Amino acid sequence: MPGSTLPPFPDDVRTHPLLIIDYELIKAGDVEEVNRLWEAATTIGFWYLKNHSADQEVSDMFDMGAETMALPLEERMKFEQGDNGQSFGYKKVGANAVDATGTLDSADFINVSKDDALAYPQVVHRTYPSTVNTRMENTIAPFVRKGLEVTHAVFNVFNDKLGLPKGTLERLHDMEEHSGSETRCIRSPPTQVKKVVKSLAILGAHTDFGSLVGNWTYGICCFFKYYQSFLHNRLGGLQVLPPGHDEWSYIRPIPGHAVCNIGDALSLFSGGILQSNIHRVVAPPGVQAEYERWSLVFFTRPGNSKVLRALVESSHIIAEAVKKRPERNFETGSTAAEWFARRIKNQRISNRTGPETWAASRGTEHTPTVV
Ligand SMILES: O=C(O)CCC(=O)C(=O)O
Ligand SMILES: [Fe+2]
Repeated sequence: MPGSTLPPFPDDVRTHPLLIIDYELIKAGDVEEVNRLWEAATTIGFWYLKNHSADQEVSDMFDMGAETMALPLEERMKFEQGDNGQSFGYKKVGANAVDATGTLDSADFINVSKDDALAYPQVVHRTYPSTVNTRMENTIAPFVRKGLEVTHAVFNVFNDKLGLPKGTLERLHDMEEHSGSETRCIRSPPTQVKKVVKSLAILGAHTDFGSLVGNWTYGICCFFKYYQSFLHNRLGGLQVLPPGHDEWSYIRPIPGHAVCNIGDALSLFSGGILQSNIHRVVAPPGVQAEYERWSLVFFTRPGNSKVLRALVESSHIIAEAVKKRPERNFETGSTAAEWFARRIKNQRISNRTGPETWAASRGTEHTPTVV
């Protein structure tokens, strides 16, 4: 369908509104905007981010993703994540369970480690397909730097609001220490193809593992297989189960806006003040489902050795919050690396023994009444 545009996001599906945060105002320390970011972070833990000036980096990353997915499956499989709890690399369609019964996922993605991208050509964690290598320095590293820049501006706000000594969150995400931070480009097939794998969910209900997540979603016309046809329309599919709700709502994609959300690590460090909300990815709504969906994510995760626990000794605000939530365990006894590996490993279908494997893959999710 050359020259055609994607159908708009429909008006007749349930959506959940999010605050739109202006990155330029956050960097400038605008008090009102900082307060709005804090409101978003402590209520649902999701917000739109505008004025992030990452359009070029985002567009290049989608090209990298499309070039990688255009490689023969056999080539991509040489770089598969494997079953040992490693996230970096390629994940094939159907490698993960999306629920306790073992339903298979229907997306594939390529994850590139922040450490590998910044150290290239030195290999820190693993090697990648040729399409990743050729774009490591001119596409992936700039996107990683942008993701880290946004993260650190947001961390400054959280650090102050949480009453933590200056630089505390920064140190937990020390650039010198290796971490699970990574970029991810996800491709989900149109609905007709998806039926083959009998799955409604593209990515099952989950919270994110790390600290902060930035997400950009594009749609691509399903009649084009390759990257030259990226259309700058967006497809829905991301859904949240807002606190206190028992039905899922779509997040309406807004052109030029990223969606940011808080992961388990920040929720734990902050004694639950920062919200790591449950979300999932399903088929785009209405006729949008007929199109291939592409999304791009940057995950910031703490340094591998950092223990995931509430920072009660460093902030009386966090100490008070923990006292008020006796039902929640903020002492995981787990390092960021262990937490991350456990979640990845127990999602892998080849490691599944029964519903207990799914249970072992869970993070800080509240139990969804609708899955
Ligand atoms: O594709 C999306 O919109 C979200 C992806 C996501 O939640 C994830 O990869 O953790
Ligand atoms: Fe996620």
